[in-house]
This record gives sequence, structure tokens and C-alpha cells, in this order.
Amino acid sequence: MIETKKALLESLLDQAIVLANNTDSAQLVSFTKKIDEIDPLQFFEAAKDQGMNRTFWTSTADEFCLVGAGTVCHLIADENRFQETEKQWENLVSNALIHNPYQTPGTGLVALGGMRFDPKKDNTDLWKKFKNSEFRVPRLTLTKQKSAFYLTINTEVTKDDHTGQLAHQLRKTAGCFLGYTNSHPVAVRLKQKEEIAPEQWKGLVKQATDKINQNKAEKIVLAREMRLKLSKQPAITTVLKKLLTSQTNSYIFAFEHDDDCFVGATPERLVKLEQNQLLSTCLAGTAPRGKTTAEDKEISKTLLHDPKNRGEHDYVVQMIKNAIKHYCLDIQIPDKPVIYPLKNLQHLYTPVRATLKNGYSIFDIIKELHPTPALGGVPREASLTFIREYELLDRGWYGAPVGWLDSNQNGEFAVAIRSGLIQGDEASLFAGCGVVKDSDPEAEYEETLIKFAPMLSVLGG
Ligand SMILES: C=C(O[C@@H]1C=C(C(=O)O)C=C[C@H]1O)C(=O)O
Ligand SMILES: [Mg+2]
Repeated sequence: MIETKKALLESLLDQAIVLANNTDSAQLVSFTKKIDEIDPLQFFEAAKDQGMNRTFWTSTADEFCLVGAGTVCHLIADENRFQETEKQWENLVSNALIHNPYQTPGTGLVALGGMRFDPKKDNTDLWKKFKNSEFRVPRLTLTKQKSAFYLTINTEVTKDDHTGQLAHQLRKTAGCFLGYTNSHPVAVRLKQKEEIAPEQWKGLVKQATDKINQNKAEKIVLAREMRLKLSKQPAITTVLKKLLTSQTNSYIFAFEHDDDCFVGATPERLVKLEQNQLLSTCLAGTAPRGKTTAEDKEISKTLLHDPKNRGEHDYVVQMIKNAIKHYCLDIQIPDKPVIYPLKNLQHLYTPVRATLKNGYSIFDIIKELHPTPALGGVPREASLTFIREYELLDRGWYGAPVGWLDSNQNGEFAVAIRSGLIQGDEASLFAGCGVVKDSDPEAEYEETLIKFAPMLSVLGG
């Protein structure tokens, strides 16, 4: 595949060795090439064969897909994680030797990652492999943009490296990915599922509405956990394949740490940036799908006019509008939501468009937006304090930004809901809902039950 550009790769490596010698430190090289069509899931599966941790992202089933294999470098941050990650990224990009002749967003040097919902909440064992904030630059990245495919090879070159040997090794590894074919292993059976403390959770919803009725908060999003035991360790490739076919209106993502893998199919965009064009999404307010078209339409109509759901939704719209105004121009937000249909349920949806002012980055926006009242509440601090103190689970990366960015001001982050942490032959699934003054614990419980469905169904439930 890279044969035609042989000289290009070699000359890049030559330059890198000189630089590594001058600086006496490893030199990051990033080399991108257009390739023939390839199945992203085969690429994902090939990485497993190579013993590499994998990262996966699609924005919709067909348009855009990123698959990362292995890690050439990490951006890890604790305190001030947004600024810190941005600083590390800028540093990494400015020191890298990049060959990427394409303007396509998501090609070239790309970092993929996510973070904990609440860095102030105590870490439990459940999420021990997941950092407060972690982005990885993969060893190999596959980018699919509509019908075009790109392969990026990233490597760290030292002064003692040999161009010919290194180029040979890189081509060999790339060949293992591009020529890979394997039928994905069969799916697993669900052996046992346990909803964690459902009655206590309903009590918590009541406690939250009491708090709201005492005017101490307006909206508090409460989540709960379901623990699964599976017949064997599922193939993440199969899980993704099923999510891709069943959840077509969603972002599908996976972030793997050995036997632990955080996977989900979320409909909720946090922010998308293409150069300076910004998109965000207000998504809150939920109803089930109807069994017939007529029933479905009826439910949509009710949802669109339901004051409780419109209230839940409007908190998100107001907050996002306010949060971005300092950073953006030409903010366009329709004054009424529309329906966003998913396989198992439907949401109220309001898109947000704006132009990012010069001098700001996607991290500035994420920092302002996370958590929106779709996952935290209103006011932010009061709701977070309540969640931190009383919620019965460690959210870990659930409900937090997950996504990617490239070295040309493009990137996209979703809110990691409809997700689960697969750990060997067990898994924890997470689902939450917005509690407002007229929330009924039983109805909120039912709402979370449907939100488990996307992940539950691909794990044999
Ligand atoms: C918290 C979740 O979803 C959020 C809550 C919603 C609601 O309560 O109506 C709808 C969409 C999301 O903003 C989840 O799926 O876990
Ligand atoms: Mg709701």
C-alpha cells in the first residue's frame, strides 16, 4: 500500500532521525496516505490480533469513522484537565513531523479520548483503568470520510533508529491491518442481570424532587447502574457491529484498556468543530417509541407539548446558549425543539449552530459545556453536589465528553450516555434521567429502563 510513496516515508524518517539527534529525544512522526476501501471493523479486529488497545468512533453509521490501534503517546491530565490537555496537545502537534496532504477533518495526527464525569467524586475500583482525562494518539489510525479512506501511521523515532529497518517494520505492520480478514466471533449470552438498588434509586428521585420543591435546585440528573454477567467475554467488534446496525442515529464509540472497554451508542453531541464552524446539541426530554406509526406520531406530538419534558429540555437550551455566547458569533438556535427518533425511544432535540471566535478552541467549549443540564442539572454546582453525595454509583466516564480532535482545529465530542463498561465476561451499564419538580419516581425509573436497552440488547439482553 505505501509502496508508491516509498521515498516519502523514508525521507520523513530521515528527517526525524536528524531531529531526534539534535534534540536528543524521540521524534514523533505522523504519515498519512489514502488507501483503498476497508471495513473499519476488520481494522478494529486486526488491532486485537496485534495485541493493541483499540479506540473506535463513528458519527453516524456511514459518514465518518475513526479507528485507532495502539497508542504512540498519551495526553493524561488531572488538575485543570481541559487546559492541561490542550497544552499537551499543542505541544505535541508543534513538535511532530506531520505528512498529511489531505484537508479532510479527522485525518493526520488525531487524538481520541474521554474523561471522568466528575473529577471530584471518589474513584472506585470499577473505573480503576480509566483516568481523570485520557487521550491517545494511536499507532495506526483509520479515517473513513464518506467513501474515502485514509491510513495514518504514527511512530516515535529515536536517533539510533535505522530508516530502512523502521520503514520496513512500519509497512509490515500496516500490511497486517490492511490485509486482515476474519469473521467476527459469535455473540454472547446474557447469564444474569442485576439492577443496582432500584427501590433506593426511586427514593433518591423523590429526595431530588423534594429538594427542587424547596427551591434548592431546578433540575438534577440521576443515573443508575445495571450489572451483567455474560456467558463469556464478548468480542468488542461484534458489540460495535450490532450497535452500528441497531443505533443508526447515534455516535458509536469504544475505548479499550485491555479487558476493560467503555462502549456506547449515544445520540447526544456535545460539540463539533470544523475549523471555526461549531455545532452543539440540546437533547433532553424523552418518550418511548410507538408500536404503530400512528401511535408513534401521537407520542411525538404529546412529547413536543408536554410541559415536564419541555421544561427538562429548556434548561439545556438556555444553559448552552449562555455558555457559548462569550466564545461564539452568529449563534443560531431554533426556538422550539423537534423530535429526534431512536430505535427504543425519542427525544426532544434542538440544534445549535455558531461561529467560534478566533483564539478559542474546542477545549474552551467543552470546559464551559460539561456537564450540561442534560447530565448534571440546574444550577450546576447544586446539582453536582447532590449527585456526588447521594447517587449510588461511580459514573466514571459515563455522561462525560468522549471524542477526538485533529491538528487542524477540527474535532467532535459526544456525551457518553447509552453506554457500558465491559470487563471481561461482566459489564456495568448506565442510564440516567433529568429529575424536575414534577418527576414521578416510577416514570423516571421506566425511562431509565428503556435507556439501558441499546447496550443491553447487544449484550444478549
Ligand atoms: C442521562 C441520560 O440521558 C439524558 C436524559 C434525558 C432525559 O431525561 O429526558 C434525555 C437525554 C439525555 O440528555 C442517559 O441516557 O443516561
Ligand atoms: Mg427525562
